[in-house]
Amino acid sequence: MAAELSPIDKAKFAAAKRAVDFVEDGMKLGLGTGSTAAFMVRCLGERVRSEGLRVQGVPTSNRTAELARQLGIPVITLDEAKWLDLTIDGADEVDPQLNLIKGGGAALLQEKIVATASERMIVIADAAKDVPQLGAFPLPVEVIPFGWQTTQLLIGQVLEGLDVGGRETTLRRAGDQPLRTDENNYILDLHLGRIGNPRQLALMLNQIPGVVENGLFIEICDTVIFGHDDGRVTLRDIAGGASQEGRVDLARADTIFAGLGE
Ligand SMILES: O=C[C@H](O)[C@H](O)[C@H](O)COP(=O)(O)O
Repeated sequence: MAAELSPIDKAKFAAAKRAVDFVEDGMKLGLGTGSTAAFMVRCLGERVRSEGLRVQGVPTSNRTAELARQLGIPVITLDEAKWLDLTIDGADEVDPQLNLIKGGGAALLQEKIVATASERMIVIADAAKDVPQLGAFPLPVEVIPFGWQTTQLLIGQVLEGLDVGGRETTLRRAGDQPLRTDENNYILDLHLGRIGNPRQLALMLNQIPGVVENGLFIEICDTVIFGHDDGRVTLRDIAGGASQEGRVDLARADTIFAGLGE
């Protein structure tokens, strides 16, 4: 018997379930990383099993690749796919222009490459991630381990001249060691509080030698689906003006999790 989902997981499930409705037979898909994206991969796996949906997925992390394989979703590399129809991924914050902070799960590098190679990016998130301005969530920056402390100083210098709320940067750790990304790099988290000009910051960070990529996704997301814990979903599209409302049957969550034997 499946355990009841927590309110936040119901919100994540609702967004994920709605997003998977956009998947069509034959699509090449970017599969995001994180707890919300994991719900999406499970919902996709259910469609593959129950409808015989034929898709190929490019995972954005080792853990998403493992989950997709377990669920019977065919996995290919981005080099094999080259271009994707749709990427569905989570985010840590979404602003009114659908700019994002990503990388809370340290997967921002592959996520940005995959999303950029996609015709469309749909972001799925619980409604608490809908923010008027980016920056309360610490901005992840992936850096090369060689000389990382010098890179950190250079990031500090760049931040001096910018419109941000704070300037502290910290090395992300896993226990007593620096956390390693799937590419074996480090993550510096920038505690900015408020980012006045996300585009300028994203460009300037990527000018610094040692910075591989930053977690600001500017004009990459096309559609965002916010989920609520009562099953309501709100869709916001970069092209369309007004948001659309809908509802997801939360009872389906039990079917999916029972089907997985969880
Ligand atoms: O590196 C991780 C990703 O950018 C995630 O998509 C992001 O951190 C959101 O994760 P979650 O859905 O677990 O909140």
